[in-house]
Formats: sequence, C-alpha cells, structure tokens
Amino acid sequence: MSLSPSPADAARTPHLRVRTQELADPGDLVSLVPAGRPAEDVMSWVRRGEGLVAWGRAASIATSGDERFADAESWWDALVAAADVEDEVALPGSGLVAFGSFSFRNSSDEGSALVVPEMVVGRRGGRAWLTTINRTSDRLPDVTPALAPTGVEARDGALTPAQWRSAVSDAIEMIRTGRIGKVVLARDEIHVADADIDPRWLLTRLAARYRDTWAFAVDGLVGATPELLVRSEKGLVTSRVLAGTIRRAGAGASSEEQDLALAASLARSSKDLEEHEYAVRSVEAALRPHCSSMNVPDAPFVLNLPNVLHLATDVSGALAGGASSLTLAASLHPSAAVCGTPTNEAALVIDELEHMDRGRYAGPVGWIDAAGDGEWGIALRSGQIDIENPCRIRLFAGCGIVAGSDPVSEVAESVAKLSPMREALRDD
Ligand SMILES: C=C(O[C@H]1C=CC=C(C(=O)O)[C@@H]1O)C(=O)O
Repeated sequence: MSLSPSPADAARTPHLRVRTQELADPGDLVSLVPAGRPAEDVMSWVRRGEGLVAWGRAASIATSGDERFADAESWWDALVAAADVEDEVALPGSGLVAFGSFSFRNSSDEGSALVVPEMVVGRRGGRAWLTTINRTSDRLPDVTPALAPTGVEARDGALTPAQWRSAVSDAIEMIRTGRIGKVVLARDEIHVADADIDPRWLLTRLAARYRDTWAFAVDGLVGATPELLVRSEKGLVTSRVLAGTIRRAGAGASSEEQDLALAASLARSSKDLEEHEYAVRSVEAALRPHCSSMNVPDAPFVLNLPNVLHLATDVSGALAGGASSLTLAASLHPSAAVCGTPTNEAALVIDELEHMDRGRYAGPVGWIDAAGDGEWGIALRSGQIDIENPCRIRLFAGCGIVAGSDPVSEVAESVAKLSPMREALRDD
C-alpha cells in the first residue's frame, strides 16, 4: 500500500499502542461519548445503530492544498507501520482507525484533518468492541446526557436566499449557453447559541431521526449524510450516488400515498434524471481505473428520507491494485453530485457565484483502518462548529442545477436540505 517511511519521518511518527477487545452490547453508541470534550475531539460514523464513535486525540495531522489527501495518507501509512496493535476482533473498523475530514477545494482556507482518537467503540453485525489507543485504562466513561443548545439565533451566510436565487438564475443561463452541463450551487447560514454547542446533542437527534444516513462528526464538522462517496472493505468497493431531489410535503405529514406519488414523479422527472446521470457517470469514471469489474445499475431507485426523496444509485466494483479507501475517496472527489460537469469549469462557476469558501462541506468525511479499508461519505446536511468559538456553527446546503431547473424551487430544496441541522439545533 505504501512506501516505507524515510528515517526522518520515522523519527517524527508517534508510536501508538492499540488494543481492541470484544465488548458486551454497549447500548446506543452516540450516548457513550463523554461530556466535556471539545467538539473537535468527538468523532462519529453511525448508521442504524452500527458504526463507530470515538473521542480524544492520540495523534492527528492537519493538511491543506492540492496534496492534502496524499499528505494525510503518507502520514497514516507511517503511523500504521509504527503502531503496535493487538486486535481480538479483526473486523473493518477495529484495531487502529483514523477519522478524517477534507476540504472541498484545494484552495480552501479551512484545512483538512486525520485524527486518531484515544477511545473507539464500534458495533457491526451484532458484535461490539472497544479500542484504546495509548491508554492504560479500558473503562468506558460514565454516560452523561447531551446538552441542548439554548438561545440559538440564525443569520444569513454569504448570500441571502434572494441573492442565492439570482445566482441560480445566472447558473441556468450559463448552462443554456453551453458553458457547463451541470453545476451544484450551495449556500450557508450561521447559527449562534448562547453557550458552546454540544456535538453529542446534534448527533443524537440526527441519528434518531435520519436513520438511513450516516451521522458523522470529525474535527467539529457534524452532520447526517445520505451519500456514501465510497466504502472499501476486503476488496469490495461500493458507492451510493445521490442527485435529483423532491421535497416531502412536511415533517411527518406525508401519507404513504403522497410519498408514492412524489416518488413516481421524481423517477419520471427528466430534469432530475439528467442531474442524476451526470453524478453516476462521474463516479463510474473515477472508480473504473481502480476496479477489475463494476456494476452500475441502469436506473436509479428512490431513497426516502424524512425531509426529501432522492434519486439514488448504488455502484459497486471489485478492487484491483489495492488503493486504500482514502485514495479512492480522493479520486472520486469532487463528484458531479457536489460540483458539476465538466468538473473544472463547474468549479470555476461555483467560485464565481457562491461567494464563499465551502470549507469541508461537500468534501469527503469518514474513517480508515490499518488495512486501508474504510467508509467515506460526502459531508452534506452538515455544519462546521467554529473551533475558536464553539457557540457558532455554519450550516450548508446545495442543489444540483441543470438547464431545466427553476430558481424558486431550488431555494425551497435548499431549505429542505438545511432542515435536518436546523431541527437538530432545537430543544424540542
Ligand atoms: C449538495 C447537496 O446534495 C447533493 C446530493 C444529493 C442531491 C442533490 C440534488 O438533488 O441537488 C445534490 O446533488 C446538499 O445536500 O448540500
């Protein structure tokens, strides 16, 4: 997987002592994260009660720029080579793991990070485990309830909704003149509480309400993404591609009949099918060089979330060449689900029209283990807690724009995509 580290790198590489032991069912994973940790030291990757939660910081690297993925991977390879690991569970995600979050753009002012926690609790297929890293105690901390944010006030981010709607109109014009085929435009909003925001509160609410998403937290970035950029496990690579969205009638209000009608209209919408096709093709093109064979379904299915329905395609492949999950995530980023087609021109349009640095929103977020296996989502439906001022969180949402898009509907779709985080910040 990697070249041996140079003697100078080896001298700088921390020597981690890692122990994984089987655990009796620990109950709800998110509620195990202890109170009082800074937001940047709380980690999660949980879906339907399974996955990983972690806390503390045994080692970490901050990277940025064009080489952010490669630099993080070299650091990780050196760390793995130097670690002393005893792992009685031997499942993907047991033993040594790092959680990562990477900026959307090479030029972002917000860096990227890989963090190796001090304690990890995992559950998979009914088995649970505890991993400790450079710790002598293997006692789980006491469970303490998460704290609801109070006094939360919201304000516009870089653009007001009206300004963003006009940016969407400009994008549609650029598409009609043939400059690009598709672009994904995002907007942000700022929420400020009157005390530090507890990431455990957000995770608990997101994991309970959005069970088909991955509730993640890495380095202060917290969210519930429905989109799996890549999972790589024991030679099998999978990716869940989403693009093309319809709003549901209202939280909990939709009847089964309404949902079926909405799903049928989404599955027939030529505008959404076009938007989706761009995203699937970009994922297929990025994965193909790493796979000996691939399965790309001809037609999408409809993924039903509490706030929206999405067109979804599960792409899979047999890994050839042994790239790590992080290398695969780097090759896939940015897919047309978050950038556009053609990629470079769409990225320029994003710069021209969004007027903001996306930071880590829409970048890869997830985890990697010592074998290189891991799961990387796209950081959607999320917010970045400000590490300097943890009372403040910046939320994001974006929408794929194609020739047939309507600016007013796109603003409404962005509101629906902001709703999981807006609701998670409430105390009711
Ligand atoms: C960019 C976002 O969603 C993407 C993923 C699924 C559906 C999308 C859409 O229909 O526009 C977007 O491509 C976001 O949620 O911020």
